[in-house]
Amino acid sequence: MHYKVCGCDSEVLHLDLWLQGNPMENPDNKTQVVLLACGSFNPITNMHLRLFELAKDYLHETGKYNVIKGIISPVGDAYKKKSLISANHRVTMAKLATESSDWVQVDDWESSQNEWLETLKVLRYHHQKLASSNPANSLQNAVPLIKPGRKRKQEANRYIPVKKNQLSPETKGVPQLKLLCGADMLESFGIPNLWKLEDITEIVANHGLVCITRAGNNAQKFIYESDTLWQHKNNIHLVEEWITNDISSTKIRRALRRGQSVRYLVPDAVRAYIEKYNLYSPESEDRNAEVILAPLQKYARGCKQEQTL
Ligand SMILES: Nc1ncnc2c1ncn2[C@@H]1O[C@H](COP(=O)(O)OP(=O)(O)OP(=O)(O)O)[C@@H](O)[C@H]1O
Ligand SMILES: NC(=O)c1ccc[n+]([C@@H]2O[C@H](COP(=O)(O)O)[C@@H](O)[C@H]2O)c1
Ligand SMILES: [Zn+2]
Repeated sequence: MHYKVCGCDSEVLHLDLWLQGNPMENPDNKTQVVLLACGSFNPITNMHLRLFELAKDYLHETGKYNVIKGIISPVGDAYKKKSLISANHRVTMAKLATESSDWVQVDDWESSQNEWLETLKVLRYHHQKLASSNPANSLQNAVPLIKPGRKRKQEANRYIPVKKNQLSPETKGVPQLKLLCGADMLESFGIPNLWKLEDITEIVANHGLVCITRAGNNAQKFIYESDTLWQHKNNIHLVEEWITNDISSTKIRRALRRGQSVRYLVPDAVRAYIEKYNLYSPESEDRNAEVILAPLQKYARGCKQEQTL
């Protein structure tokens, strides 16, 4: 969306208009959505790319949403997951994989942090970035904003509280940022000491979730059994994958270790990159074998009482 000031002499910006998004670029006044997928991407597979296409089709078919962008955010090395190869390689592979997409991009902010970051913090960061690039909120080069009828000046670059529900009037012009995941990630919410209940609540209450079904998982039942998820079920979009395809990074790494072909399971450029640097081997599979996953380390340390999701 580009910043534009209306042509009237009084240099008054019609804020109401902007808060609804630019009608030139959002003619149906649908809710604009950005999808964020967090994960190891060790390595990125065709199925990771499919998640975005499936989610976009689903949201468009509701008639309410316009998906404008997808972001892949590979986790940093400090996550310490077993077999996790360096973020540099994982990010490069994800970039190669998305070269042919005109709407999905890779962001390396998360992976370039020294410490592991909660997914909520990654969502907050990207939400803040979207808010500050929104014309209604980033006004360095603009005339003062005066809302017609109210005559209240808006501050330049005002801070948009990320904690607030994205649907509140204050953030209405900013696209909604939804977390995109597979059903296994949703079900991981129930693993003790992995997620904080307040983080889960904020994710589903303020951002929203688009979850793709996955063999071996029952997302619907999981939502039913959780009071928190049930309460926010309107903000959780469950997408049924009918053309089932259980590609996983684990299976890709296994095939590679055994010298088997992964052609047509990962993009060709990713396959070539893996071969060039011989990225996956029995040794790489043993990386972090003795190390505890960062969130488990962080939350178990506090010996928190078990929480009910
Ligand atoms: N086949 C699939 N169906 C649905 N979701 C998937 C699929 N593969 C990956 N995802 C989702 O993609 C995101 C990133 O996942 P991740 O990087 O862990 O890939 P993975 O294939 O599950 O890897 P691994 O086998 O190493 O766990 C997660 O939300 C995960 O649920
Ligand atoms: N408490 C949390 O925010 C939390 C806990 C566990 C995993 N995660 C994230 O979920 C993703 C899981 O990826 P994997 O399925 O590859 O392990 C990663 O991006 C990781 O950072 C977040
Ligand atoms: Zn996984």
